[in-house]
Amino acid sequence: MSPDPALSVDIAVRRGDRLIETRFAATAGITALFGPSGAGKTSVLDAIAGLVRPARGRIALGGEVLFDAARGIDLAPEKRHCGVVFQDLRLFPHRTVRDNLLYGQRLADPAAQLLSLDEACAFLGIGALLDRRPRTLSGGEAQRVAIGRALLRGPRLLLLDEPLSSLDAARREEIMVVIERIRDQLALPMVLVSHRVDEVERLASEVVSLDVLAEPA
Ligand SMILES: Nc1ncnc2c1ncn2[C@@H]1O[C@H](COP(=O)(O)OP(=O)(O)OP(=O)(O)O)[C@@H](O)[C@H]1O
Repeated sequence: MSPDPALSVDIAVRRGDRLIETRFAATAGITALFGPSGAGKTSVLDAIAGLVRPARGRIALGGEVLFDAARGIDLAPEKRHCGVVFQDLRLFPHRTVRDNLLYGQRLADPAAQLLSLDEACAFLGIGALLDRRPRTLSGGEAQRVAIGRALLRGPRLLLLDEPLSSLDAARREEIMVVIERIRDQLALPMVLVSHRVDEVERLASEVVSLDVLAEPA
């Protein structure tokens, strides 16, 4: 019998008058959700994370059903073991970098921890930033802190929403290297939202294309 895919998704998500439908299975490595603005990439990511409830379908992670409309299963976000890096990062502005990171760690099941705080700081090169507040960080630094918070959550899957879109070329390269190291050294499956072909070609082993359909379903 073949092993369960890391992630299997077969859902329809209603957003306003749009119905966003997608079906894919992801194994190890990086799966890119690719498509133009408004295609529904963030909506699909939010549905996997449990932040948006699909109108129908099923989502399973490592053999565990996270959502199944027909069977009435809808696990709360904190039970899904997903680390999320939002497009706007959502770091707590009044907390230090250390406290932002510890927030992720406090949510983690100790048995599922991938990294300690010290290991995450070394892995991401953020040890010198621990006493700073998010508003004092550069875009690339803030992105690394947001990734650190998600990794300290001890996730089985990392969801990254356009992690490179607001960065200049040098910072993009830096974060791409971080993402490659998470893929290769931590062997953590990831779903990455992107609308850029060059990012997807470099990082992803599987590409799920989403398009804006002319007619609402
Ligand atoms: N809360 C909401 N209520 C109604 N419609 C929404 C809501 N959120 C998103 N939408 C609509 O759903 C569609 C998909 O949005 P979504 O943000 O998932 O797309 P996207 O592919 O991530 O776009 P972008 O690349 O611009 O972030 C869009 O038409 C958007 O206007």
